Amino acid sequence: MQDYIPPKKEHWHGRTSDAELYLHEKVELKTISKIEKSKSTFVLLGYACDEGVKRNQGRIGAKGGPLVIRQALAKMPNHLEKNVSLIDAGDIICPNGDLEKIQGALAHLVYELLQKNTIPILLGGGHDIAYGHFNGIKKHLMEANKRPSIGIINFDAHFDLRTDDQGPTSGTPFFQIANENEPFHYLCLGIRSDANDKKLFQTAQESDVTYVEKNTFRIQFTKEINTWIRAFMEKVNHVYVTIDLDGFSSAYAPGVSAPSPLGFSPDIVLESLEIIIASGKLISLDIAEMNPKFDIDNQTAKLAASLVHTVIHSEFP
Ligand SMILES: N=CN[C@@H](CCC(=O)O)C(=O)O
Ligand SMILES: [Mn+2]
Ligand SMILES: [Mn+2]
Repeated sequence: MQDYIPPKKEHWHGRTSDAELYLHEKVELKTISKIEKSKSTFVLLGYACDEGVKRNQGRIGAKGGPLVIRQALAKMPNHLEKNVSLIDAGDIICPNGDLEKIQGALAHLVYELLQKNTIPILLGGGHDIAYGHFNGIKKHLMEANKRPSIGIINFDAHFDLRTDDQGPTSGTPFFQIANENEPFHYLCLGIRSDANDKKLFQTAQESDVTYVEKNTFRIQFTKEINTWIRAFMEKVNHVYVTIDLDGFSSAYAPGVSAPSPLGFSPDIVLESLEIIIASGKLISLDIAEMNPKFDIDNQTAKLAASLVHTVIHSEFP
C-alpha cells in the first residue's frame, strides 16, 4: 500500500537497560499483517496527515504528530506485565491530498486490528482521523451485529460538526458520522463557547449531542462529570474515545493546530479516562491534532505520550 509506512527502529530511542526498563526496549515493530490475535496487545498506528487541517484553513504541521509522540513515549518507563504487548504498526500517510482515500485506508487498518482482538491507539494527525477510525470500529462490530451501538466520547474544545458539503476536513468528522448513523451517540467534553459558533451549537442540539462546556469540565465537578459519563456509557455497548489535544489549555498543549488558552487541564481528563476504561466498554482510542511545528520544549508531545502511557498501564476489565 503506497499510503502506508512500516514502523521504524530509528523512531524508538532512549536510555538503555538490560531489563526492558524503557518503552523503546519493550515495543515490538510489526506491520499489521504480522500482528497475531491477542487480547492484551496495544497497537500504535500513526495517522501522519494534516490534509484535513489544511482544508479547514488551519495551521498545518500535524502530519509530524505521530513521530514526536512516539519519540516521547520511547523514553518513558515500562511498567507493563510480561504478557502485555506494545506494538508499533507504522503510519498511514497522505502524500497527494486524497483525504477521502486515506480515511478509507485507515478504516480498513483499524478493522484489521480489531479483528485481531487488539486495542488500537491511533496517533494523529488532524481530527479527520475520527471519521476513518469510527468506520473501522463500525465495520468490525457489524460482523456480529448489523446495528452496533457505539458511543463516541470526544475530549475537545470543538464539536467538529461542520457540514461536509465542500468535502471532509478536520472540522467535519462528527457531522459525517451523525449523517450516516442513526442513532448517533456523541458526548463532547470541554466545549468552548468562544470556539464554536451558533450554527455548531444548533447542529449539536439537532443531533442530540451531549456536551459539557469547558467551564464545567473541571476537577471541582468530577463527581457530576463521572455521573454524566456513566449515564452516557449506559446507553451504548462500545465506547470510542478521541482526544483532541487542542481541548487542553495551551499552557499544557501549545503544539496544536488551533490552540486554546482557556482550555481544560489534564487532571480532569485522567479522571474521566479512568471511569471510561473501568467500564470495560472502551474499544479503541486516538489522540489527534498533535502539531510539532508549534510545540514548546516537546510539552504537547510529552502530554500526548503520557496519555498513551496512562492508557496502556491501566487495567482493562
Ligand atoms: N479540528 C478542528 N476544528 C476546529 C478548528 C478551529 C480553528 O481553526 O480555529 C473547527 O473547525 O472548529
Ligand atoms: Mn479541537
Ligand atoms: Mn477536534
